[in-house]
Amino acid sequence: MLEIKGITGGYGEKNIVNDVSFTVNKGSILGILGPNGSGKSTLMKLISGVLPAAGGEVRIDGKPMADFTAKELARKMAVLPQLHAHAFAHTVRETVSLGRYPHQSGWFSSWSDEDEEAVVEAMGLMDISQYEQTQIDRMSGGEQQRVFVAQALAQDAGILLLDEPTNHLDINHQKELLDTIKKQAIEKDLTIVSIFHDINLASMYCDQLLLMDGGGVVRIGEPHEVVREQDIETVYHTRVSNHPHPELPKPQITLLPGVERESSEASIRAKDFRISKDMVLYQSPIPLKTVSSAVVNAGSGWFRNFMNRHVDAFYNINNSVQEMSEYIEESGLKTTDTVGMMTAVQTEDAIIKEYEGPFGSVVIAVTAGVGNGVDVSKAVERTLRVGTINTWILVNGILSDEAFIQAMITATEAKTKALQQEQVKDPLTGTIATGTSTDSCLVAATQQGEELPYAGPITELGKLIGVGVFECTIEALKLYQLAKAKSL
Ligand SMILES: Nc1ncnc2c1ncn2[C@@H]1O[C@H](COP(=O)(O)OP(=O)(O)OP(=O)(O)O)[C@@H](O)[C@H]1O
Repeated sequence: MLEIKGITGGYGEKNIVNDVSFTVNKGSILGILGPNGSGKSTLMKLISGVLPAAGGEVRIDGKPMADFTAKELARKMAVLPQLHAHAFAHTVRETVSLGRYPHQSGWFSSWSDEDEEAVVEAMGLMDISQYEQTQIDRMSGGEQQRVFVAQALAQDAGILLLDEPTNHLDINHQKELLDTIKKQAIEKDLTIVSIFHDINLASMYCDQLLLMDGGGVVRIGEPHEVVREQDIETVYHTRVSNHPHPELPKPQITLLPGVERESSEASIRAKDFRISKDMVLYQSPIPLKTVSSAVVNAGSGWFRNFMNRHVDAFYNINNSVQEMSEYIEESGLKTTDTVGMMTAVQTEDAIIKEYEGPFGSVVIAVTAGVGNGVDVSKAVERTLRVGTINTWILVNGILSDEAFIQAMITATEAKTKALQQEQVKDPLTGTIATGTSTDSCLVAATQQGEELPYAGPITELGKLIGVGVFECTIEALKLYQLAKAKSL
């Protein structure tokens, strides 16, 4: 365990680091973040004892650092410094072997099996065994970095101090190195303190983060307590947006550029939708921010093409994503830029209408097939039967995250009301259907024009979605009933 209590110090008379305290337990990683010159490396030097502290103390396993001899300390603590120019004349194996110096009684005279094993293991962990006889000045920056991390690992110390361990590494080697370090922390109960410039990597791999500015602590805690938009913006003087990691409960940030090419003004218009017997297609001149439950590119993203494709009622839904992706490409569109849905309804019966509001306008597009209407409150009783109402809401305006979600809720309520109005029944239960079993909804916005923070029925946007989806669904249902009657 490493305890830092009120550590203060710097170079000469000038204190760079002021009153920093934290504790890192065995098996865990603390990441130090902060802008250039905030004192991260100086803090590391104070912790390792390279710089004498002007105040405060460092305790290792409960004992003051001052009570350790230099060699005892080297067995307890391994340091990966920022610069390694001193070791450039050695081979990889020699450089890694230097990590064993604290375990020697005389220089290389007492090289033991344990030393050999530690060096071989460290080279293996850093994937550099094949270069063991290579002079390290002939290696790339990233390869050299892995050699020095191997040297620190070979030292077999309980505490690892790392100054930007991922410096020079490509993304795969960043991940490999941090995976290895994390694994070592867990399996060997290591205590690790590491400086990071990459906030997202630090958030993913560290148990605790320490955010520094001007030599002091701005915030310390778990990643969700430290990686906060406002603190990061204030400390780094840059605009960022915070978002969840797709797989882990570790917040991530995205930089927001200060300069952007002015994007051309664009407006979504109902007249620009193309309807054929094969599909409803809308191609936007600009990418639209989109949230949907489509077949291809469901979830959120930015897309230019929106396809609602007609398939026959017996379409095999098992490989639908791949088949639909191929169809999109065959249609001359890029899958990466297209949201794709399907319907067994005649796409020529799609209802597409434009609704004007005080903020701008909304285009609603609906295809409704209710041969297999479902009363959702009784869905538990049924087996799978496919039916589809596809509802698109395309907004000329800037939607917040809340507005995207509220727009979906408002649209769903309006759809359900339309089914009630038209007395559409669930054929299995005989009760009023609330939708079908595979309905899809899509909300997309230009993210230009007026800011629309909400889209519930109390808002101007919500009112248009409510009336628009209700009207379009009713018209689509009427056309569906007509088509059905004709085919009988
Ligand atoms: N050897 C030194 N002598 C005097 N001042 C120094 C020395 N090293 C660093 N400083 C000063 O201490 C301050 C903090 O530097 P430090 O290297 O600790 O920052 P850092 O947060 O690690 O920065 P970076 O992200 O750029 O690596 C800086 O203003 C720097 O000029």
